[in-house]
Amino acid sequence: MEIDKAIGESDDRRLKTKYNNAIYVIKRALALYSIEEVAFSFNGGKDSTVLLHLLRAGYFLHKMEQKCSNGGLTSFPIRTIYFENSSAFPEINSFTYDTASSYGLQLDIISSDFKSGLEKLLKANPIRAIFLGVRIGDPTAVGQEQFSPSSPGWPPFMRVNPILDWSYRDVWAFILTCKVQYCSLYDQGYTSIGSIHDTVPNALLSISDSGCKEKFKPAYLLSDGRLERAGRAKKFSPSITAAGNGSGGVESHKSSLLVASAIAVGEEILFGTVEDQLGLSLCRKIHSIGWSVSQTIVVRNDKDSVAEEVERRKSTNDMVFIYGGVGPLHSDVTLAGVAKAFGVRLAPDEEFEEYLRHLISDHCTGDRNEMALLPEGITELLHHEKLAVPLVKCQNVIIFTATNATELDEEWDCLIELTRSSGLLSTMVPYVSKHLQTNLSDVETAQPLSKLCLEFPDLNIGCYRKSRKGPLLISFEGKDQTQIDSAVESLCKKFHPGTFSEIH
Ligand SMILES: Cc1cc2nc3c(=O)[nH]c(=O)nc-3n(C[C@H](O)[C@H](O)[C@H](O)COP(=O)(O)O)c2cc1C
Ligand SMILES: Nc1ncnc2c1ncn2[C@@H]1O[C@H](COP(=O)(O)OP(=O)(O)OP(=O)(O)O)[C@@H](O)[C@H]1O
Ligand SMILES: [Mg+2]
Repeated sequence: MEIDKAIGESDDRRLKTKYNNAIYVIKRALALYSIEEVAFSFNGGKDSTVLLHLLRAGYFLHKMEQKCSNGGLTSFPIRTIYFENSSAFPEINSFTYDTASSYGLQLDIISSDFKSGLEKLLKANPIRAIFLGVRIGDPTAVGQEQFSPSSPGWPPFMRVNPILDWSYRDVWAFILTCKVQYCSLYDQGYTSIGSIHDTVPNALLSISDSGCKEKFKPAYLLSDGRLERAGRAKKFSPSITAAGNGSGGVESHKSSLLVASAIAVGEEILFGTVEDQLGLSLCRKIHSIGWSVSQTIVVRNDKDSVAEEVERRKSTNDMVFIYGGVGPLHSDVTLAGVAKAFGVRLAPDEEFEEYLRHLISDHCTGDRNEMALLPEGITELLHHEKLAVPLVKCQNVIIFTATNATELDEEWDCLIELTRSSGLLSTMVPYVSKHLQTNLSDVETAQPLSKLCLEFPDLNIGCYRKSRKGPLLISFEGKDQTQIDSAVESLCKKFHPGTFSEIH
């Protein structure tokens, strides 16, 4: 079998391991289910192309072990299903049909949606397990294992994901090593293919050409596999709403006011041993891009406390920033807390591991670098050349590793730079403010100020004192200078001239 031979002859040890693991999963599935009880979900994409060849190899090896092979694979009897869709790329359709005929696949073309198509299929056939080319990092992989029962509400079958732990790089290493054919779109800069309505070539592969038509490098040249979905423009838009919690964003979008909260993880702050300078600095930074800060929270170095806060904040804020508790120490529970908040586990991330290896060489604990464990399926690494380690983003939660305000400055600047083009942290209309002071008492100002708040509901009108005996400070904050000026004027008119003075 050429595939098994090509991998055997390759000196890519990592690919060999991935291959062997995938073949093991396929062989176990073929031992558990009869050939009539399994199906292969094939759609001509790169992942399912890899899976096709793995299945052929796995089926062949399974037969060999049963000692009933004649030495060559003449047929591939696993039922293959393709959900045809009018918005699929014609190149995908033709590649699927051509591949099916080249490899003698028994192709079932299903024209309805996934769920009802599967319902019908399972009614008419004894299928109990379906092979899928789902990989960690795919939005649909969250919470899945190599063997995962279908979700509640779906017809009952086992989802078998032999390449779940394969990276983008592994997929291309396999395709190129085994020299198998793949859909032509991947040579035109497409790195992940959805429908014609939501997929464009990946801009990271664009070749700037002063001439006319934009050109793209082939998919296998994308160096950062995490960005394979950068071309899934609409559906996987990196806008804040998509980055959010999946519940369609928060109310604040309507008034184009974006809201963030900051969570500090650190018992030392709660003990009063250390002052939380990062919180102050972060609030200023968030404010400086026109966002509003809804809460700053300090929690103990305890996984459940972190998870509880993250879970609460991620659904009511556009973005949650978290700092402290990141590293290899027993108290470094932030990533575990974030993973728990999203209901996923921590899993080794080879790319992150690579960065850490550069940083700490081989001084990791145990046989795996535990610092390289990241929330599975929801993590995106944000690289910047100025940062030794990329920033970690889990949907709408960003984790800073900074331990002081200077480090935070650097991470923040990189984050803003990195997200400028995606609109992830889009700069909103900036806040403007005016500050007044007065020697009036709180009692004298209370009622007029309450009325003023009703008159100007879009403004934040805040009062505070630096000392009980000192002046009362009143701040007017908002996004419209004329409103602020009117509010100040309206307040001043209620008292004798000279009662308030502006502080700059
Ligand atoms: C064979 C097959 C089985 C699926 N099983 C499930 C399932 O059990 N639960 C689920 O939520 N989605 C299931 N899906 C849907 C996928 O998770 C996902 O929504 C689908 O691949 C759409 O991806 P797209 O939006 O990128 O096209 C299944 C899809 C296929 C093709
Ligand atoms: N229309 C479809 N028909 C059959 N199977 C499908 C279809 N869409 C998705 N699948 C299954 O879901 C898997 C994951 O889909 P996904 O789009 O992530 O991968 P892919 O299409 O193989 O590669 P790419 O990420 O490059 O688009 C596929 O490998 C395939 O098993
Ligand atoms: Mg696809």
